[in-house]
Amino acid sequence: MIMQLILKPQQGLHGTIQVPGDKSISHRALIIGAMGLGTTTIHNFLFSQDCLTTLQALKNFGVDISQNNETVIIHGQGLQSWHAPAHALDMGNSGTTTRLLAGLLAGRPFTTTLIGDQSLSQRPMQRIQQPLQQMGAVIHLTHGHLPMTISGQPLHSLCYQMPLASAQVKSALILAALQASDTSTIMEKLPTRDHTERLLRQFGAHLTTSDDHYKINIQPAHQLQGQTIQIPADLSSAAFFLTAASIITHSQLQLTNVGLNPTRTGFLKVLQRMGGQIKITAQSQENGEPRGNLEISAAKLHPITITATEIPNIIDEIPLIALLAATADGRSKITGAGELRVKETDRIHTTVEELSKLGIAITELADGFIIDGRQPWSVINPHLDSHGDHRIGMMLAIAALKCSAPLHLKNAAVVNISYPNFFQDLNNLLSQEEISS
Ligand SMILES: O=C(O)C1=C[C@@H](OP(=O)(O)O)[C@@H](O)[C@H](O)C1
Ligand SMILES: C=C(OP(=O)(O)O)C(=O)O
Repeated sequence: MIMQLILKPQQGLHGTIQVPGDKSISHRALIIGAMGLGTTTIHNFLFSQDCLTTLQALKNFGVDISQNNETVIIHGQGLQSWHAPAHALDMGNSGTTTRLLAGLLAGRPFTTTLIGDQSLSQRPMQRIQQPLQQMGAVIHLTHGHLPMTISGQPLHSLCYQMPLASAQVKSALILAALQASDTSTIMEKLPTRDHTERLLRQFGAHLTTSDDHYKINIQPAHQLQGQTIQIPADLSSAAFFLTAASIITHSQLQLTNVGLNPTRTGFLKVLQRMGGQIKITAQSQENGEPRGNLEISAAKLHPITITATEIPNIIDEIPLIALLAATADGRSKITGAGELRVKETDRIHTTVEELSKLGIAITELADGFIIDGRQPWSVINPHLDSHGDHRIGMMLAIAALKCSAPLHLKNAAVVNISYPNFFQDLNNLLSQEEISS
């Protein structure tokens, strides 16, 4: 699908929007609900391709799941009821599904093979294989990648210092540790998103996190119990419109019920440091997850320096931060972001390649980029490409709002991975006049 992009809205973006449910929490609510006993009701579930991959995988283990509009209902019969799937399971494009399920399957008494699409089949899997093997798991990879075969085993406890900052690896190990013979300890390199821990506590698991958030103790679980979960809107999806409103003059937006878990709000802090005009209102907490409304308007932005310690909290928003920096009145530098090279695409390379087409002064570093926002943009190549990466595709659609030459986006349908209605929602925030032109 090649899409013609919207150019230079004269009036900016206006209105109120609730973006879809959080992707990370949707995956976890499904998996943890499927481990539990009794009914789990998930409201505001994200019906995107990645989350549906998790849902379908769970059905293949025999978990009874039904849907009703935006609600998912799991009729949980406990982890003991899971059986071997009849065939290899397709993880599609979803790293979260693959790694979290691998951790869980490491302790189940059957064998499962996981396969994935071309992008997922190039992403590193030793990062879960190695610590899970320390627990007694038997996991075969194909040159470090998918296909992966997991032969479930009785697991012993783990004491593990993580060599990299990854919520997916941490969550895989927590899901394995729940099945281990004794208490496990995981030490993080830097604190990462903690939705797994928060949800598991709600389902009755015994986990403790140290005050500095670096160390987690996990007791083997007695039976988890079904719960009702209200998923907040995804801050990583909201970030596209927060960026658009910041860089397009005259914009003023309200985003409601956005997840504000402190392990995810780094993007808001970065935007504020750059001079972004953002206000948080109506803050509340449900299912242990903070949430609130965000009011944002156009702003004059300043350059920023970001280093390794801040990266885990902004990992999925970094292509958008590059775009913000491309409108700032100076030179920005982002380093310590090497993990971006092993996402759906090499997001350092694809960000640099695509933003360069707009005449943006962006230079690739081994672990980040340098961007000079003072250089005026001028379209060099109007054929933009998502490279099959949802976040790159949506970031480019926002970048196009700053351009005056006609632009096209190749493989725009990839937004289905995390935000199927992205283009409709964007259109709704623009004036009628602009959509028809
Ligand atoms: O745990 C999660 O839900 C996620 C963790 C991050 O990946 P890593 O754990 O690989 O950093 C993030 O990039 C991904 O979009 C979602
Ligand atoms: C990296 C992402 O997801 P996953 O790792 O689950 O494919 C993402 O959504 O940006």
